[in-house]
Amino acid sequence: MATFIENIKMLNDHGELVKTTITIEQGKIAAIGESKPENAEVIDGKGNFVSPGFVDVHVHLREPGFEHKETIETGTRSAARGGFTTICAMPNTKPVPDSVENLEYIKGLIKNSAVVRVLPYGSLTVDEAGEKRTNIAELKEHGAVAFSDDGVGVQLAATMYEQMQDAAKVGAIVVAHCEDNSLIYGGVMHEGVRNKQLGLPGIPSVCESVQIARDVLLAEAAGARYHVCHVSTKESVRTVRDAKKAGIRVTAEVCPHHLLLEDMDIPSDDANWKMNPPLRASEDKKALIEGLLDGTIDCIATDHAPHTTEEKCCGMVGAPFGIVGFETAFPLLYTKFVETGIFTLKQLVDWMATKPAEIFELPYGKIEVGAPADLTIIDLNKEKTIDANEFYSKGRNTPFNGWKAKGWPVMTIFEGNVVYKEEE
Ligand SMILES: NC(=O)N[C@@H](CC(=O)O)C(=O)O
Ligand SMILES: [Zn+2]
Repeated sequence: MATFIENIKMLNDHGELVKTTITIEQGKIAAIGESKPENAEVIDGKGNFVSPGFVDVHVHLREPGFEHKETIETGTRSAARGGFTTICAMPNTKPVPDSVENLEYIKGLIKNSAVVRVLPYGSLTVDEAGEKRTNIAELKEHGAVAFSDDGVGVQLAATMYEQMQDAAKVGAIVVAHCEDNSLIYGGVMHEGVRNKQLGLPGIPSVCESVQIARDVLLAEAAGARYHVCHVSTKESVRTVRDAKKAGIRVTAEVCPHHLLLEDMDIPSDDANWKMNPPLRASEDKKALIEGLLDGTIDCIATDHAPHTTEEKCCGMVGAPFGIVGFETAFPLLYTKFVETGIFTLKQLVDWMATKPAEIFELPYGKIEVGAPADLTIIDLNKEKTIDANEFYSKGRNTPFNGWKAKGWPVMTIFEGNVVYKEEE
């Protein structure tokens, strides 16, 4: 049976909101702007905005191995509540998807409990230990969406270079968490002014930028497609910009928290403000926004990284890095940047749906006839206060608790099925 969404607004090519309808048949978009087929089930869009379901290329679902933090079920329900219909799961699980056997095992878990599309990464090295290289060709053949050791930087240039060469041979994308271990200095937040005020050890910006600089040169030498995770510093933005100018095949993502917050916002030694990379200085935040606007940074990814309340209870030293992101990303960015005219709605949707799909060569992130019916209906006027206790994620670790934001997803449709509906 067909589903017919009526009374809905969609962005046209000029970025204007226009009234339309969407007809869904067999999980796919069958028609746009046509009248209701007989017998169709009707969804009343209530005049709201319909976006392509968001695509997040950097998420941590924790299962297998860390189910006390999150499971594939809770993580994907959280993603659906945030409007995400395709998410790429990072490989820092136990076991790590470093072999066909482990990858197949994880694919089985996803099949059993995911409510949105989960595309697993393969790791670059065995156990993400940075030593023995994984078999990229084989893992790609078995469905690894891309390759990363996210959570840690690949320390040895030769390891990265050789994996990039192998990736280039089969058209795989190498995705890097850039962090030089010799430059972390035991830091828990950005090395700048605020860490000194709080008496906490700092991570200098160069810890990230120096590895991006290495990697873009390796990618050039290897002829590889290279994507930088969670860019956080102004030097990183400049390095990516220069690399693009030089014709190197590099893309980059930025996280909502790095666009919204800076180190001086950290109120106290509170681990809900601890993530990797850390919140940087005001100039860095500005450079990230400029980087998005001038196309240096290609897309937005949440880096959804749930941890337990116990792990995050007692100050930054000793707590794990990471904050949750799915359920607050769109409203926070919409409120801060679209309502104020810094971004257009079309830009935000491009960065959260269309561009990530494009750069990861995925056939999603667009509303068009024949595409999977992955749709997010958003009430752009609805204002709500963020309450971490309402999250579908197991994680409560957010610095945004208590923030007011506008533009909440009210329904998420994945392959034609409603996977999230706002509770009345
Ligand atoms: N971003 C984080 O602070 N933490 C991530 C790892 C990562 O994305 O580097 C995690 O897995 O917890
Ligand atoms: Zn990372």
